[in-house]
Amino acid sequence: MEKSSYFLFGGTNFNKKKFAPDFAKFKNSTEDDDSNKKVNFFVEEEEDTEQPEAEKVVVSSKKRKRRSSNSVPVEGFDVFKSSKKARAKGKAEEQITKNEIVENPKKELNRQMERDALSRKQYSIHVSGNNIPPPLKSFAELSSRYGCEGYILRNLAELGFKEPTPIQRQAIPILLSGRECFACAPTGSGKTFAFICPMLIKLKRPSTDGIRAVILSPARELAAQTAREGKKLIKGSNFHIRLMTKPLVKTADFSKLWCDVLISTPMRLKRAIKAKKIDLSKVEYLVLDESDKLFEQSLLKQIDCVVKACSNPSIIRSLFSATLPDSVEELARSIMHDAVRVIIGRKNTASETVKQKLVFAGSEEGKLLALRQSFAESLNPPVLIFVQSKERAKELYDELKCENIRAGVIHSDLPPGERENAVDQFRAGEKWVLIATDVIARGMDFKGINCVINYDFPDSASAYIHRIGRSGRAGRSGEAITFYTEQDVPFLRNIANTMMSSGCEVPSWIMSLKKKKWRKHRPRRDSISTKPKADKNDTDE
Ligand SMILES: Nc1ncnc2c1ncn2[C@@H]1O[C@H](COP(=O)(O)OP(=O)(O)OP(=O)(O)O)[C@@H](O)[C@H]1O
Repeated sequence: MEKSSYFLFGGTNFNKKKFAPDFAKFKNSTEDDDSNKKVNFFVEEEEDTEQPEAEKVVVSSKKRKRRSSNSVPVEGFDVFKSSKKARAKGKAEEQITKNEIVENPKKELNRQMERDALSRKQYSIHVSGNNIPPPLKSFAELSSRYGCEGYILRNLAELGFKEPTPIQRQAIPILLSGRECFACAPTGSGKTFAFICPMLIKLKRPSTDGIRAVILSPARELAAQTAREGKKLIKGSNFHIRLMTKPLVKTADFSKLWCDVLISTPMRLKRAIKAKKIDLSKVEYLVLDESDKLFEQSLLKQIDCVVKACSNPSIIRSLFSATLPDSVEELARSIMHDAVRVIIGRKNTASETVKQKLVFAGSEEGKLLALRQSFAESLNPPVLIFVQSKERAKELYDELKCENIRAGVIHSDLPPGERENAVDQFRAGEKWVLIATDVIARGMDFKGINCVINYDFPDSASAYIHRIGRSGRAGRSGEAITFYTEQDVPFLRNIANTMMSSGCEVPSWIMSLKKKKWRKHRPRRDSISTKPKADKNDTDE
């Protein structure tokens, strides 16, 4: 594999060679699925599968369009939506404009606006706000237009990033021009670098003057991952990016600690603020990653505390997520100044690179049976399984831990070290299957995940989008299977809508179900455990 693509897609890498004897057991039907396949920057359109006549399906208009046209390879992420033809056309138009003598500045301004609009259309970028800077044409523009230091461009190149993703094209110039922004872009489309890159460029040089940027993430694992990604970008500079850990909250003297960028969960940062251990008054940049989650009722107080502590009047705040409910937009508008709104593609839709399927499992017994059967037929690791609670995660783990599928588990009852271990072992390919609660449903970048299984139906449409978005990242294809029982049927339609808008087929009977307003759908479910009660109690703790 080329060095560049190794760096880019070297996340979860299932080592078939190392685990050959075990894997042989599952080999038959996985052979064709190239789980180790290199990521292709030239993503082919999804192959159409023949539809059984008996099963009438509703096909979204987007999919119909795709079906009627010949499959054309699309360069870059699927979300780029940029064909070579469109790029060539753009270049030709640019040339014509350059050749014209600019006599009238107003005319030139109009032309520039037209060019920006074209470029936005090409990448499905939708913006609202005043005086929005043009999208980036390339990473090289970071240095020609914004005086970006060489180390950032070198690091981007080393990561194998050839061109900015659509969210990076638009969010980076907005933040570099000193504007606040709230952005919604699909899962796995590069939002992390869209906020870290401009932050580092604007901070210019490292300083011992205190914390100048804060990134908030709703979960520890995500905060750790963001810190790791950030560190890749500061290689060769003297910047210090720190992750707020428990020991740091307890013992560190932040006035003596060199820290340019601090990455934390809201809870840990609030603790440090309340203990008067940290001064955030010089913070110039505040990023709320997974902002809709951070604005949930349970986290609001902590967020409020952090936002207040970041008291610098010229602070630039930005919000990023793959889902942006209207209520969060409203909240964002009320706290931000002259913010620009950026949406890539359509708001609140699932990644189009994930093939989604709904499976009726009947009962809890049926789910376990279906899972075992699908593993026996073809296990194409890495596989991520989501359940609705930590109790159910433990139960499912107890059922699967002795089987030859190398299962791991992660939930909020585990101590931090064990949570970290679970993620690391899964990334390293030592665990093939990871059973998880929603603690890792957002933001986690396990690049090679072939399949996400919603063992328990997700509690909301946004949970569905984030869960299945752990697969099909950075232009890769993936699969998502959602089990449902009678209890979940009233909520099927909501998921079906999300499936349709990302180009998946849905049986017509589901589309004719009534839409139901859902808050949190977490029904009481029968136990997963097949063991007698006495045994179960022994193993649960
Ligand atoms: N310009 C780029 N070119 C190619 N790959 C990129 C580029 N920018 C980021 N990536 C890669 O894309 C993957 C997904 O990026 P990232 O984790 O930032 O997605 P995200 O949009 O934040 O997803 P989520 O909504 O799930 O949090 C990462 O592996 C990252 O390294």
